[in-house]
Amino acid sequence: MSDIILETEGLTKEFRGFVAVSDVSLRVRRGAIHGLIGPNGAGKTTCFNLLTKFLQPTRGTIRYEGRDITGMKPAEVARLGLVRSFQISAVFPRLSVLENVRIALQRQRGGSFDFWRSETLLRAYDRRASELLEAVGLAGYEDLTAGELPYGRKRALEIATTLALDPVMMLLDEPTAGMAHEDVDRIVALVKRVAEGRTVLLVEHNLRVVQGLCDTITVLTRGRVLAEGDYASVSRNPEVIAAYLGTETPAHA
Ligand SMILES: Nc1ncnc2c1ncn2[C@@H]1O[C@H](COP(=O)(O)OP(=O)(O)OP(=O)(O)O)[C@@H](O)[C@H]1O
Repeated sequence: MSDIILETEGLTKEFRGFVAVSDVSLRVRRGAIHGLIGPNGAGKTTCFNLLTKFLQPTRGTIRYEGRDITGMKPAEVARLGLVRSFQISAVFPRLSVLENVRIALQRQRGGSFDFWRSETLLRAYDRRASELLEAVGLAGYEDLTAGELPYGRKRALEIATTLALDPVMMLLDEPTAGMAHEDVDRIVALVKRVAEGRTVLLVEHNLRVVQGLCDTITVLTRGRVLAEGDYASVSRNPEVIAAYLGTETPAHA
């Protein structure tokens, strides 16, 4: 098994002549938590959408587990274990927390109606759903409707529904966006926990989060890779500091 789980070569996305992602070659190590950061408009979201196949690249290739996935559809790559949080796992606000996870588990099995028929299967889903809720710190919230959850807990539920798909590699798009401090710390701890035994790539604005979580960080600016390395090295890089001036200085974030 190769040490590199996801690899892009010359990944490029143009929108009517505007180059949003330019010649990005990315290598994500198996088992790592890899951060993709950069100032506003750097191309992070576009890159993320290319990796999860929500956008088709103009040029370049994406290989996952040694396989060329460039031409695949989002559902196909999800089946291979490359799963984007919130991709298939939209939270249903009127259903209970437990039901949300149960539905995600049911989808993972590909069954649609079987669980209505089999008590045994239903109990198995409930058991697994409880384990997942426990894992994301939502034990005790099972019977609330998802819509009633505070924002930070809702993001935790989204992570639980993603975990229900048993991803090999998880892609998280700004998991702490819009959160209060206490929630941020909780999500950081959660991402660390769910990263055990899998690979995580996350797009993140909050540099404190990246510092606390990521083994490797790729910094994008204007669609290109500006720097790559651990937090200590990228945060000292003068080009990175210059790119962040006027927004945030990584070393002091
Ligand atoms: N569908 C699109 N059509 C045209 N331009 C686009 C489209 N999507 C993104 N862009 C442009 O591509 C550039 C990169 O955008 P992207 O959203 O990937 O950056 P980002 O790093 O995620 O930014 P932010 O941190 O602000 O979310 C921006 O200039 C944006 O305006």
